[in-house]
Order: sequence, then C-alpha cells, then structure tokens
Amino acid sequence: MSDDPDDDTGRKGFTSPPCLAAEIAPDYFDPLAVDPEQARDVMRWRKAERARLRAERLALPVSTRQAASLAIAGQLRQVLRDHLAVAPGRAVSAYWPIKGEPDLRPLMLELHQAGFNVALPIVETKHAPLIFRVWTPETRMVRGDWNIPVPPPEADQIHPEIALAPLVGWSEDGYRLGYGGGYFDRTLAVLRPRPFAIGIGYASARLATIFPQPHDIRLDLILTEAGLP
Ligand SMILES: Nc1nc2c(c(=O)[nH]1)N(C=O)[C@@H](CNc1ccc(C(=O)N[C@@H](CCC(=O)O)C(=O)O)cc1)CN2
Ligand SMILES: Nc1ncnc2c1ncn2[C@@H]1O[C@H](COP(=O)(O)OP(=O)(O)OP(=O)(O)O)[C@@H](O)[C@H]1O
Repeated sequence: MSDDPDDDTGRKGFTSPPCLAAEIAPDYFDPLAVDPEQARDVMRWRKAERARLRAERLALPVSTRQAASLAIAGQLRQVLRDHLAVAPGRAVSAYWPIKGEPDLRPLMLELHQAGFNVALPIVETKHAPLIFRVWTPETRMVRGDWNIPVPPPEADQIHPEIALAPLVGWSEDGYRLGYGGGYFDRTLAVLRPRPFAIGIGYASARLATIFPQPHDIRLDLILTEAGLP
C-alpha cells in the first residue's frame, strides 16, 4: 500500500494524487475538450453529408468519373515529380477503388514499373490504425474488411512516406471526410515519421467546412480533377 492515506490505488511512487482535477483552477479552459452535445451534432451532420455525397458520386456518369480519375492521376504524377522530389524506391500507399472513388490503378502500375514501392491500406484490426502491405501487378488480392480487395497477409508490410487518402468530402482548409471509420485519422495520429498525406476526391465533393474535431488530422494536400484547391 502507498503511504498516502488518500491513495487507494495500492501503487507506490505517485507524488500527486492520480486525478489532478483538484489542482486545476476551476476557470481553466481546456481548448481540446469538446462539448459532447456539439460533437454529437457534428457526427449526425457528417453522417447525412456522407450519405448525400456518396449518392451524388455514384450518380456521376462513369465517363465523368473516368475523366476525373485521369486528370487526378496527371496531377499526382506532377506533384510526385516536381514538388516532392520523390525518387524510385520510395514507399507510396494508394487504395483499391470502391464505391465510385477515383480509380488510380493505372498510376499504381506506372509507379510500380518506375521502381516505387506501392502499398495498399488494410484494416487488420477494427478500430485500430491501418497497416500497409506491398502491392505489385502479380499480387493475388484477397477480400479484406468491407470486402475491399487487399494484398494477402504474407505480402510485406511497409511504412509509406506518401499516403493517398480517398475521400468522401473535403474542405479547402485541408480536412477530409471518409466513410466514418476514423481509420486514416487513427493511422496518421500514430505513424512516425508521419507520411505526406494527399487527399484524393472529386471537385464536386467540396464542403465549406467539415467542422473539424480534435481527432481530425489536416491533410498535407488535396487533389481533385480541378487541380490544387
Ligand atoms: N478504397 C478504399 N480503401 C480503403 C479505405 C477507403 O476509404 N477506400 N479506407 C479508409 O480509411 C480503409 C477502409 N475504411 C473503412 C471505413 C469504414 C468501414 C466501416 O465498416 N464503416 C461502418 C460505419 C462506421 C461508423 O459509422 O462508425 C459501416 O459503414 O458500416 C470499413 C472500412 C482502408 N481501405
Ligand atoms: N486518433 C484516433 N483515436 C481514436 N479514435 C479515433 C481517432 N481518430 C478518429 N477516431 C474515431 O473515429 C470516428 C470517426 O471519425 P471521422 O468522422 O473523422 O471518420 P472519417 O475520417 O470520415 O473515416 P475514415 O478515415 O475511416 O475514412 C470518430 O468517432 C472518432 O472518435
């Protein structure tokens, strides 16, 4: 038992009580604390916006999505070459397109052929950060969480230096709305060094704001078929 009569943790060595609430001035404003009612409102709003944006995206003609995918791949090729001085041998994570997301698979192939390590994100544990496994044109994909095709468990795991994050919605200040699992935020919160994160989506998915919450991580860049915002 601890010598402190107020300490019922049974542990030794604390110089302060485990809960510091008594030492914090009652008028202290914690900028990271969230009003739970407001957080609930934001989550409800996001749910409705995700449904609207996903339906709008699927309603885009296939030819429009294809043209946008080509334009985004062109932008990305230029960004990788001109702005990031990315050299072959470096690790880039992409994504296998689902639900009308821009299809960057031709660019994945091109990057692989140019000597990049191309990887794909995998939900190996629910509510945990994503992991990334190497993809090549020979990779025999298996079905992962949500039925998303992913490299098999024996594919090498890598740490991407650049991570493409597909988005459902985006705002000009660099925030992204995904499918609501929080996977990219959890991943960017723990990966060190943090990858250069590039959001990928359609120009029409722009929102004035996503009402950023403390867990939302701003992306380094957002690319749409219309170019840099
Ligand atoms: N093509 C592609 N691959 C990707 C992603 C992506 O956005 N696009 N991801 C990007 O992160 C990861 C998968 N993201 C997922 C996000 C949500 C759920 C999911 O089960 N969502 C629940 C709702 C969750 C909630 O509302 O709390 C559901 O729809 O039932 C699954 C996977 C990894 N691979
Ligand atoms: N770093 C984190 N640690 C723990 N939980 C987190 C973290 N980041 C996000 N979450 C949780 O994930 C949930 C969904 O977050 P959010 O609305 O930002 O999803 P999203 O960015 O649209 O999803 P995704 O990244 O999977 O596409 C939130 O309820 C949040 O609490």
